[in-house]
Amino acid sequence: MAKIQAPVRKNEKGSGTVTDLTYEAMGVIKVDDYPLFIANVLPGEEIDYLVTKVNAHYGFARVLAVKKASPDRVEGVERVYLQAGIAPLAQLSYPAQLKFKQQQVINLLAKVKLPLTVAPTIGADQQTGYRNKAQVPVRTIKGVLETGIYRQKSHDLLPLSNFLIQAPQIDATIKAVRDLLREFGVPAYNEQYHSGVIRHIMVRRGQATGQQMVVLVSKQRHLPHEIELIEAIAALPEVVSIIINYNPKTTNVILGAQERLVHGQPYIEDELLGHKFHISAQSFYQVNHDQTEKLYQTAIDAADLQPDDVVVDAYSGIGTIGISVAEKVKTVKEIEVVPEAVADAKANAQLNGLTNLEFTVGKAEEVMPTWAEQQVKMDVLFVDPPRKGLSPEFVAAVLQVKPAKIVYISCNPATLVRDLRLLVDGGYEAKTVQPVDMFPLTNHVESVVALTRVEK
Ligand SMILES: C[S@@+](CC[C@H](N)C(=O)[O-])C[C@H]1O[C@@H](n2cnc3c(N)ncnc32)[C@H](O)[C@@H]1O
Repeated sequence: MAKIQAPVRKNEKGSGTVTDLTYEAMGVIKVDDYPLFIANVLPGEEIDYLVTKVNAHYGFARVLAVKKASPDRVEGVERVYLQAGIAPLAQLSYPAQLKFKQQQVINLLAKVKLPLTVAPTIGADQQTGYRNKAQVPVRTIKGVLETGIYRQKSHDLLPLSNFLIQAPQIDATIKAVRDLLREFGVPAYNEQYHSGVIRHIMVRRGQATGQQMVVLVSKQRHLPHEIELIEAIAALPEVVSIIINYNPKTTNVILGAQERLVHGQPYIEDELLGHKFHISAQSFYQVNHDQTEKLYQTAIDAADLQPDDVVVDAYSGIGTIGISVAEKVKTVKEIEVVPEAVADAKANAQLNGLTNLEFTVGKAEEVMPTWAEQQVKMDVLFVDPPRKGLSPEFVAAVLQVKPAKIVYISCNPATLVRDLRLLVDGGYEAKTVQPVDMFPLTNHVESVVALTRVEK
């Protein structure tokens, strides 16, 4: 087979017009149909570039100069936010970000040949400071304990104290905890030698309550100067819960399985759509409070719930969707794999005075086939899976159970369109995809789709 000859060479300079922006927010310039991917440039911009890497079918280049800027360019964004993956879309105007996300969904639907309408992305009023959770690595740099972010594709820590998209109250807590760790001489973890103590600081904050939880992820069960340190962290504003999470393994997984409550309560409280929720350290909770309310409301409206409906909330986390709809329907059955999240969900149902919810701990792809066998009645199915989407076993079981309506909430449009294709081929109809911007300034796209059973 003839070897493909790239039309550019490494270290060659060139000029061109950026034609596209990839899902990962890389600009694209085509040289004789050969794509060059270039960071920090926008469609329509005329640029000078330097080729940095040449593969058989595509290459990479670095921008040398933007000769004609896009009208959508936001000037003055600090490079760290673009380069460390915190806010890769920050230099694109917000209306253009919303269009970019809508276009991602349109492009992916075209690939699976589904002619659905994609509505304009529902935007956020607050585009910075929206995240209610932070997990920051702790390392020693030049002899000083630092908190920050890994440089992209590495574990080199870049010290940082303003994370731009995290709630400023969370940034303040991380900085204060960092200073206390320095003051008490608690060593940072050293990944290379698997030595030291503090690996990560995790902070969660309930937006409606201002309650914060601090989780110190430690290689050791007990911390040096633990009593004094915890007392000092407990005195910080908003802190109602402090947990030491024990993670002794050589791993990239942040949280270990064992944890110890060392101050206050084992959860924080927040409110969504008029309901209260307790959230513990290990449970999933949506990171953008205000957009979550819009996301859930979109999903609930799409479900057109009736008082006699039996509703299933699959991938239910701490029960937020099921609890938000329980008063409108007969029964809600929740399925969730993380036991701590199910414990939160049960407590949350009680907290809201609800008695018509049932809880199953397990994998949705194992629970749903048993329900299909038992011919469990199901009118409306909400699914809100992680990025990998639904498994083929889960989809096959759903097609046996045949709920009249499925509302799919997705954080990954690539797996969403794959699953929609299967559900449409299996007898469902969908008309519209509604993207909701849960993660402003980033390239992540969240969507809601309602499917109605058309074949008996
Ligand atoms: C995107 S979150 C959604 C949670 C919840 N619906 C919400 O809005 O907060 C996905 C949830 O699915 C759970 N999960 C992951 N894999 C699962 C599986 N195979 N079966 C059931 N739940 C699973 C995760 O623990 C997480 O709580």
